[in-house]
Amino acid sequence: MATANEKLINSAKQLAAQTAVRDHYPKSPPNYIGVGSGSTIVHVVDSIAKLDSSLTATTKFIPTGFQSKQLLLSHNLQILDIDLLPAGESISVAFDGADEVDSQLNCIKGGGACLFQEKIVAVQAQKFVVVADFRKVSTTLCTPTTWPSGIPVEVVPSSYPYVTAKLTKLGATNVVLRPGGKAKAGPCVTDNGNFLLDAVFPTLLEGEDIVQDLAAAIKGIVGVVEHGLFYGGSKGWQGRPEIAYFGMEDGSVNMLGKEGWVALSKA
Ligand SMILES: O=C(CO)[C@H](O)[C@H](O)COP(=O)(O)O
Repeated sequence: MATANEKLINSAKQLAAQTAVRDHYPKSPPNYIGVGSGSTIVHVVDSIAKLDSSLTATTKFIPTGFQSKQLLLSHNLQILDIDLLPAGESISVAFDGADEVDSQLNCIKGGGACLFQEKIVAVQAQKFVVVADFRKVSTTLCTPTTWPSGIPVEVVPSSYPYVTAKLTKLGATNVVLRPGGKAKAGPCVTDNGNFLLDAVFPTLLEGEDIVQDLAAAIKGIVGVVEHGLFYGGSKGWQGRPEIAYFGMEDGSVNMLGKEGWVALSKA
C-alpha cells in the first residue's frame, strides 16, 4: 500500500501533468506530440487521453522508449517511432519528466534509462515542456540532496571502463555501472542495447557555461552515446525545456519559465 508521502508525490505529479497538458497541448489537432518516459508521464498521457478526441484522433504520438510506447498503445493513441518523423517536420510539443531542474531550466534526465530517445525527441520539438514534482526543484544541478545519483551517461558496452576513467578525470567523484535490478543479473541495458554509467559530480556551481562545458566534455569521450544533461545557453541548445511545471507539496503548481517562477493557485 502506498504511504502518505508516496500519495502526496503522486498527486503532485498528477496535478503538474494536468496543468501542463491544459496549458500546452495545442488547441487545434497537432500532427505530432512527443511523449517522454517515467512515472510522471503516465499522468500526462492520462490527461491527453481525456481530451476531446477531435484533438487526438489524427495525432501521431512519438514515444521515447518501450515504456511510453506501451503506455500510448494502452490508451489507443496512434504512435510513430521518431525515425519515421518525415524530414522537415517537427513535433508540436514534447512532454517529459526530469530528475533535477536548475534555476536556469537545465535538467538532469535519464533516471529511467531513456535519455537518448528523450533527447532526440526533445531537440525536434518546437516546444519542450517538463513536468515533475517538488522533489526535482534545484538551484544548481548535481545537488546531492536533490539528485544524488549523478548524471546518467549512455555508453557503448565495450567502452564502459574507458569512459569511467575519463569521467573520473573530468571530476566525477563516483561512477557506477547501473545494475539491471532484481530481475536482471548484470548491468541495465538501455532500449538501444547500451550500458549506463551514473556519474556523480560535485554540485555544478551557478554560471552560464558550467553545464554546457561539462556536457560538451562528456559528449567528447569516445564511447559516449549521450548523457542526461539537457541544457541550453550561449554555446547551443540541447533539450533545455522552455518551461517546467512542478506539483508542490501544498497542492499548488509552480511553473518555471524563462522569466522565472510563477505560482499557480491551488486546484
Ligand atoms: O528521464 C527520465 C527517464 O529516463 C524520466 O523522465 C525521469 O527519470 C523522471 O522520472 P519520474 O517521472 O518517474 O520521476
